[in-house]
Amino acid sequence: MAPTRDPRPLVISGPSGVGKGTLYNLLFQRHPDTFTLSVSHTTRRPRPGEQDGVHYHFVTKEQFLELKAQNGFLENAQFGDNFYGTSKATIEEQTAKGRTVVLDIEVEGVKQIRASGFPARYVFIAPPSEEELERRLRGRGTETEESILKRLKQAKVELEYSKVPGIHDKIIVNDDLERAYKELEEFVFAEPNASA
Ligand SMILES: Nc1ncnc2c1ncn2[C@@H]1O[C@H](COP(=O)(O)OP(=O)(O)OP(=O)(O)O)[C@@H](O)[C@H]1O
Repeated sequence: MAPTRDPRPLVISGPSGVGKGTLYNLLFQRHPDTFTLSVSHTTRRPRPGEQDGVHYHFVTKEQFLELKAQNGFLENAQFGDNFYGTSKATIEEQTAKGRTVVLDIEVEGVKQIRASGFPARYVFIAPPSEEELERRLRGRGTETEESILKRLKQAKVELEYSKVPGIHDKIIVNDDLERAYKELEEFVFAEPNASA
């Protein structure tokens, strides 16, 4: 008998470079047609190759602010001149298609979703140490020195916040990838209410 899957979206957070993407992409690969990454709204312009409704819902600033005024966002933020947000309707539509929606968001977004009372499960991915986090960020080769320092500073804030009781349902230390993956998989597929 197929196990009952918890219908609540999975909110994954943790410092940049800790391996969130690596872990949930493994989940997607190993369990096809089971998960879907949440599609955010943004007011920034599409980059070449980005499709509306696939990578983002591209909207005007006016449309974004209207949805925000209607309390339509689970969480939203401004980076530079651009607005970003996760709409409640998007999550509900994606969930209705039978997939578990995965949200990859940062700490401010986690706080907002918690405050909204929207049913969700919260997983925090922690590094084995701050030194190892720095090694991974540098090893990925995607960031400038300035960006690495900014991310490491933000990581300290996120790691502090992860210690606040009652925020996360599960904290997984991403030391050995396969070991951490198994822990994530077990948590994700646990029977609803099994841990309640
Ligand atoms: N358990 C692990 N052991 C060693 N290296 C790892 C492990 N998990 C991930 N990595 C490596 O760490 C780097 C950062 O991983 P990833 O890009 O998945 O991080 P992220 O948390 O999604 O970052 P961001 O929030 O910036 O997108 C990658 O080069 C990845 O291959």
